Amino acid sequence: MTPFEPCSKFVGSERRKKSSLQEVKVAVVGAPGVGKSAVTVRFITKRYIGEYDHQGDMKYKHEALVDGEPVLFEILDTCPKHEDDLPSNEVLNWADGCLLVYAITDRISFNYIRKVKERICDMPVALVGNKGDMVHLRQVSTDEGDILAKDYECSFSEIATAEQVSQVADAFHELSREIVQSRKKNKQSLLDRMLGTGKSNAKLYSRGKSDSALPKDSSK
Ligand SMILES: Nc1nc2c(ncn2[C@@H]2O[C@H](COP(=O)(O)OP(=O)(O)OP(=O)(O)O)[C@@H](O)[C@H]2O)c(=O)[nH]1
Repeated sequence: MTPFEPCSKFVGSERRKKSSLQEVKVAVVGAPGVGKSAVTVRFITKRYIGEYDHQGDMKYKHEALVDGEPVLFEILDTCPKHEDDLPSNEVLNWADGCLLVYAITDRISFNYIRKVKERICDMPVALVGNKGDMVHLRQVSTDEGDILAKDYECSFSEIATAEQVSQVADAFHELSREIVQSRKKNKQSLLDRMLGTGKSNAKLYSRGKSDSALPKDSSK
């Protein structure tokens, strides 16, 4: 297998129950040239590929342990043709979450993230400022990244894919945690709605009881 092939690496027992495996679909999104492919390949292979030539979106599978639990990442490395080329609905509908990548050396790529985020309100995201090794060419401050992440209520890190391995993995891992968490929340609220055990239903229920179903107080 070369680093350029979609790959699947399995850890742990092959006899492991399939149901124990969390699957997360991650779209790596950002303006042209911010290092989306470098980030993706770094996470999957731990290697840094300086020049990565591809003409379209690339999909990969990669299994990793997150907090000791196996997670199967399906990763879509998107390939916008220019700065106005935002991810399609097809990509956004496919993804469970987006890794939003900009380069700290490129103000336009930071603005690109804002435009993307306008289109994805409810989806878990993680914000990453890449090319952290190029501080002498910095155009976006760490504070600006921090503020944007607070606004999006998401994780944020500045990374240098060219030099780091674990920080890149951390960003994917954090996003997977958010996805699993939001999946659990959605499942719970669906269950609540079906069973009538949600907060609003509980209120309705107790009001109903006091009106009619509760036994009358015989002492009155
Ligand atoms: N200095 C530095 N260069 C980086 C880093 N990450 C990526 N690059 C360089 O940035 C350029 C673009 O990287 P790619 O991974 O092709 O970027 P991309 O976002 O996938 O680009 P498109 O597919 O064209 O949208 C390459 O020359 C990389 O070597 C980094 O952390 N530091």
